[in-house]
Amino acid sequence: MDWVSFCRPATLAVVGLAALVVVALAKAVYLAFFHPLAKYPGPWLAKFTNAYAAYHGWKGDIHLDMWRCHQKYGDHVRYGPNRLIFNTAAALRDIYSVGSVSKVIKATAYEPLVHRAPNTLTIRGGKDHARRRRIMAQGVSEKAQRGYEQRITGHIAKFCDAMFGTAEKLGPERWSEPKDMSKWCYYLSFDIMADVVFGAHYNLLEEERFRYVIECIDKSNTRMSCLIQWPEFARLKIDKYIFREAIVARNRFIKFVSRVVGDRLGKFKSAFPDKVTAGPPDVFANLAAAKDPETGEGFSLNEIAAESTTLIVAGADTSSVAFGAILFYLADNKEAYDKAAAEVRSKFRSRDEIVMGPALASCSYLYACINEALRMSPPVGLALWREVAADTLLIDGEPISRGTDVGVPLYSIHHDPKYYKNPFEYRPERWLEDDGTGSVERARSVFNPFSVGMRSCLGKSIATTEMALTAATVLFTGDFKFADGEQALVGRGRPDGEFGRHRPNEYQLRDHITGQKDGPILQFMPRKIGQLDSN
Ligand code: HEM
Repeated sequence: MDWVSFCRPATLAVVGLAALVVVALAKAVYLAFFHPLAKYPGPWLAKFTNAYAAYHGWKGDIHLDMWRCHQKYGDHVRYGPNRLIFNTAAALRDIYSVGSVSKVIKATAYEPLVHRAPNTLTIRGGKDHARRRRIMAQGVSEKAQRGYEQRITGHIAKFCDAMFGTAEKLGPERWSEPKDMSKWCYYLSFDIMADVVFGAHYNLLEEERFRYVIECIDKSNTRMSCLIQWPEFARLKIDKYIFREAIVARNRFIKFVSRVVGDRLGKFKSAFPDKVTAGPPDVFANLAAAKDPETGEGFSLNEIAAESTTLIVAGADTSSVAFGAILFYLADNKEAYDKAAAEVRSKFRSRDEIVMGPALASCSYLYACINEALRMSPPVGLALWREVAADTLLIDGEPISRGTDVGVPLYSIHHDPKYYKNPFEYRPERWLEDDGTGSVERARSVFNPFSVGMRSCLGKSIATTEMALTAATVLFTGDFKFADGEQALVGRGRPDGEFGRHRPNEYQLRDHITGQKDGPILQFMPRKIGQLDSN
């Protein structure tokens, strides 16, 4: 072949392609046999590409797939070219505990979630995260919460009115129309968060107008859950051709939130600096007043706006899944239902008495029901990726090198028989009665629906209060049950479903960063008039 014909474009293309194939093959051989993670078992495709995880992120079964992988391959699984998942209490401590704070940072997987600038949830770690967290903690502290409580109970009362109707309208001993909890629980959690964070009233519980917002969050999260598993793909910016609808939804949501922030900022500016709060206290005002105890400095107005938005996004859909799961498992487990209802009805004489305090705190069976629902169907079920930032980090006895992404999948460890006997059985007693082998302690050691350590949920206390108040108020107001016929099956696993979705007694979630859900579809009936105040 002479030089001229060698340089023809077609020949060049063939040579280029051949070179690419050789490089790709060399890389594949390296990843499969010589990479430091090559010795760990895992799905074949995951050795070579994060597309494997992205597929399950998009499909919404990544929490199940991670569980299936641990069942098949053991406690240490390679779940990407440079990613390992672990399924032990030791790994949970080694990766997430406060002691690991300088040795791990949030992985680059979180990059697609960043809008304009990182916030407390998405920032990788270090001093800036610690500073933000110290200030944020004041906005959502138990003390601050007392200022929000009345508004939380107000929304819960509205929710109960929508579910039970007023006794006069419905009459005792008549079941309401079937109601889809996947929607109603979202309306409730969104109304609570918008009010608590911004003092805003969007009233999804009573009006149609802003209900589109929750659909936007869900649609946008489906795309995000694919991108966070495959950051290399996210950086190519070609997803906009694949996820058009999700991008439109995200833009609509951002527009909505910008309006909310703008309104609150307007109120704030008219009250600032003479008065820090305008109207009843909200997180926004508390963040404006909060100072970092170490440096004495607070947030800028832009930071307050960004962080408040994070709270709505982080708090609304997670809590709505939790409400749905609590109601599903109570409706599905008559013995637990009866015990929880009897406990609540014996502690309070009227709905107005159900507030944060010793009486609610003493409802230990109710709290066990809530924990058990969060264990069975955690709102966040996948591995929360962390990047090893030390030269070597010992995780569950394995030396893992700098730059590796590691995580413990929540759903998987919550269903591991090492820690939970009959893990797919809803049994609130497991949190209260030790079987003589330290079972309660074992169960607690890996229970982490809010994650653990320095990057654990800042809203845990608010969320727990919301869940306890909602469950107690609903059980006090009346009874609920699954709707009849096919509707009773919505949200359940099906015996002919894929492996992991085959258990009818399990509330099914599609894990798109946070869980998305269908149902349960429930009917409600108020307790007899007179019973409300005397039972
Ligand atoms: C049942 C309801 C909730 C569940 C199950 C839940 C779960 C979680 C989990 C697992 C994380 C760790 C995420 C990660 O590592 O990427 C997290 C972080 C976070 N959550 Fe929640 N959450 C809930 C409710 C809330 C609420 C109501 C708020 C706001 C008031 C909130 C605010 C946050 C924030 C700001 C972070 C980031 C903390 C940090 O990185 O330092 N969450 N949550």
